Amino acid sequence: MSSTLTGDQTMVIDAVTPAAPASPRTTHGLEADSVSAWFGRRKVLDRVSLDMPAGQVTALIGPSGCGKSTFLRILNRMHELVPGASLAGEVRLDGVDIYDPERRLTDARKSIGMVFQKPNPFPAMSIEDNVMAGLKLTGTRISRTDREALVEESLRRAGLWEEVKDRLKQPGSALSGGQQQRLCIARSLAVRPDVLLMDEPCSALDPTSTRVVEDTIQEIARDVTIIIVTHNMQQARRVSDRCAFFLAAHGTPGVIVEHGETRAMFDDPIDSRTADYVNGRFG
Ligand SMILES: Nc1ncnc2c1ncn2[C@@H]1O[C@H](COP(=O)(O)OP(=O)(O)OP(=O)(O)O)[C@@H](O)[C@H]1O
Repeated sequence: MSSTLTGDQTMVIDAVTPAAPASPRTTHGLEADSVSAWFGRRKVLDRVSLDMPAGQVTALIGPSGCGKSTFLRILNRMHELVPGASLAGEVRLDGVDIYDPERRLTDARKSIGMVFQKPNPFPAMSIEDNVMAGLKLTGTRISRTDREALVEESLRRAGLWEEVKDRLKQPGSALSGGQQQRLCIARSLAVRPDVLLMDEPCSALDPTSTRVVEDTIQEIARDVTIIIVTHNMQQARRVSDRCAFFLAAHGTPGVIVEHGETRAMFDDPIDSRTADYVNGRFG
């Protein structure tokens, strides 16, 4: 990484090139290989393998408690932050194991962003500062001009720019729930991740905001790999290219029963349990 001094004497570290247009770019897929997870002695996932192809939306579906969120947190090394939690297996980003001891935790976090169930902008921070907050945490400093360009680019990609461009200095809390969630998406995108993990990103939103966020997901999926946990089967059908159906039978760890293209999973599933779940017969 190199650094330069710009005209206004701001230290610029070339980790991002914010002035570049938000055009589709090469992105990376994720592969989970035989991933198991434990909380203490309790095993909650058993040898889960899944390809999550670049530039596609993969939906993780299944009843409550089958390990979807645990699996998602393993994909960006958040699971290891839970006291007593452990895991086995490999997660590869563009073929490289994100758990390789040679790799820094912060590299995985920069490449693999996360959006949570409840929109969590910093309420007292301005809209533009919220967009920049994730990048700031990575220790990246950029010039004022580049900052303005990156704020605009990220808000545009999150589908929020037109709604907030005249009030960037207002606090994040001044936005509606759906706008706050898109602000959180913009905050993640400002770090230029390869992958965006979304844990039920619309479950706290009304139907109209949900559809707007779904449109945003489909837009950004052109150049970011997306993994989304959802309980909403209509949503899985609308936004995802591929689905993985998780299930944990009584007292046993979660496994993937079936995965594949979304249309096939819904219209012609192989396993009768998948058919029952996607048709709302249980869960
Ligand atoms: N921090 C934790 N400590 C101990 N057990 C946990 C912890 N988090 C989750 N679990 C357990 O791990 C299992 C998998 O939970 P997880 O949240 O991954 O399931 P899920 O499919 O995402 O559920 P939901 O759809 O309800 O969010 C559950 O039995 C849950 O109780």
